[in-house]
Amino acid sequence: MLIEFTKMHGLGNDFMVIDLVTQRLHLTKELVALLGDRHLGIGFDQLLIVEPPSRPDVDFRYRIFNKDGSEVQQCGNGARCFARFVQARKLSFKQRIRVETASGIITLSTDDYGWVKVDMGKPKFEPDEIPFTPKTITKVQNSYRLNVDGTPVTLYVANMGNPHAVIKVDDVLTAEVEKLGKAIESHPAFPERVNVGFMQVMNNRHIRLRVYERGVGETQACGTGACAAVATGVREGWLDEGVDIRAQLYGGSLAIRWQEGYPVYMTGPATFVYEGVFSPEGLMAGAGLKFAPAQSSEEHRSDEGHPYHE
Ligand SMILES: N[C@@H](CCC[C@H](N)C(=O)O)C(=O)O
Repeated sequence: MLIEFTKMHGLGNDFMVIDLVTQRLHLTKELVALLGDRHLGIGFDQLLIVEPPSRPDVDFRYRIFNKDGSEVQQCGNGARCFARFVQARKLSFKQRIRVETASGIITLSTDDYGWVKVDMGKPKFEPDEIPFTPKTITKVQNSYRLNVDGTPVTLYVANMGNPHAVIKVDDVLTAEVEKLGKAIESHPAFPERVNVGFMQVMNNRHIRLRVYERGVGETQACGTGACAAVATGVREGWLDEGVDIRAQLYGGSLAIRWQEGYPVYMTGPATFVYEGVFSPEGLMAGAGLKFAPAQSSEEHRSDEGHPYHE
């Protein structure tokens, strides 16, 4: 059985997109992680799945998996690619589509130039909405002091459908994204793990942002991370309210707009890379061969002399 897929990206945050409206595929965590492997599979930051809706008032169900195989609630760059994908595959002829995600309904609108505007819903900031459950909460106004491997780190928390921690830094280029991002992503204070954004405020309408994503590591761009950072910046008074803020990521810029009490709006591009097919059985069999212990010396005679032959 061959499954068709499309490779896409949103500002370098890359995706494999699979239409499960017209195709059938049994997804397991192992298969997703194998597909996400850049050596053994196709390679992506997230796998996006298009499914028929489970309710009459939406057009599709949008499911998201991180490259480690974990299913997550939201992906902003993926949402823009999702909109362009369903139009290109002629699964929808609407310019405005409503999709259900694990964290609620979002609305996607495309324009004639390939840009997509997404109503990402309202941000949430309460610790139990993240979830953020430190043993002791040290709160200074809206920020929290968290002990990370013995070092106190000041961070903000926001839920954009998925959990985010936001750290304000003087310079994104020198921020300890790998070290701190990794430690905070799996910190016990975040029971569902967390995406960690490092935000530099350039002026009241421009931020730079790097994000260490849950289940992936640092990516070239994170849409929900940009929304969480801008919402935090507006709430703190560092950024202007109700106007487009330029969120500059490694892979390019998004326009993010937020006003207290309203949803966050994200506008940006979505890019097609290529189309292909894969065989789930073939992939799984290949992975099995790689890790299976040798059964008999007869079967594995051709391995003799190979540097890794035991
Ligand atoms: N790249 C995404 C976010 C994908 C999910 C995230 N890693 C999570 O685990 O919540 C985006 O553009 O928002």
